[in-house]
Amino acid sequence: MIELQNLTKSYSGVEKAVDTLNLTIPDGEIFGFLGPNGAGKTTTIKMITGILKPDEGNIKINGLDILSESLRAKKEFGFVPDSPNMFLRLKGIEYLNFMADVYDVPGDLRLERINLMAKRFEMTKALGDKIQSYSHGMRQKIIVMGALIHEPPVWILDEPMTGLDPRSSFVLKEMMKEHTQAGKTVFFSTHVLDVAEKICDRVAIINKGKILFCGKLDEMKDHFKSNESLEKIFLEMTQSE
Ligand SMILES: Nc1ncnc2c1ncn2[C@@H]1O[C@H](COP(=O)(O)OP(=O)(O)OP(=O)(O)O)[C@@H](O)[C@H]1O
Repeated sequence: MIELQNLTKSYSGVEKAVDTLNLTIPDGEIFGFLGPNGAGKTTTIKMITGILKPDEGNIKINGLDILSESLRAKKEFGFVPDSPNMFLRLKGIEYLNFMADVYDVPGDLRLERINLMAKRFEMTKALGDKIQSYSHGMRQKIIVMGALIHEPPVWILDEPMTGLDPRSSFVLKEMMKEHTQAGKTVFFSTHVLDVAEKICDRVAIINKGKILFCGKLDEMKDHFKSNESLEKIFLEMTQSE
């Protein structure tokens, strides 16, 4: 479960990148965080994961405050950032072992998890190669595997589908569904509205730091008295010029 209360952040002190944001994402839910470029999605995600400190507001992950109980709170989630270009000099397997060390995953368990995820993502052969030799999609997959190596109850994914081929994207979506069916939480940002429409239990649309809508897709259609696709409603809501 993720709880965000009155979350506010500005970079320059003038315009608010995130403005008094309130959201609760309960267990068992795939939650899509949608918004145009510069809406405030990554800023929100950086605050949830403890990378950025909010100017105001509170963040709890499974009841643990990200600022005052940060170590315990950080063990509760796995995070996939918006760019997978990290740890390029490590081999895939070295990166996964590093992440498993960080999260104290015992040897036999890590091996089992690495083998399973590598098989699902068709990464087994690539694990012995350096990450800098990987394609964008392969880098994305190794970062996802590293983020999930400790089987965190809460997944926080910033644009996770970017660069993934259709099969890998399908696998990740299946993994997200399995995770929430087991009563856990998935929070992800995306520009891919078709994906959001297909797999999210609820979505929030953010623009200029403020939530414009939060709810189920059916509720959105009722709210806007529209039978249009999510794409059409999204474009109308976020049109600014
Ligand atoms: N490091 C920074 N310094 C100053 N301003 C920033 C910084 N990072 C983001 N911003 C500003 O904060 C606002 C929100 O940006 P943010 O990256 O959170 O948006 P986003 O919804 O993730 O966008 P995108 O979909 O393009 O990734 C934008 O106006 C952006 O220019």
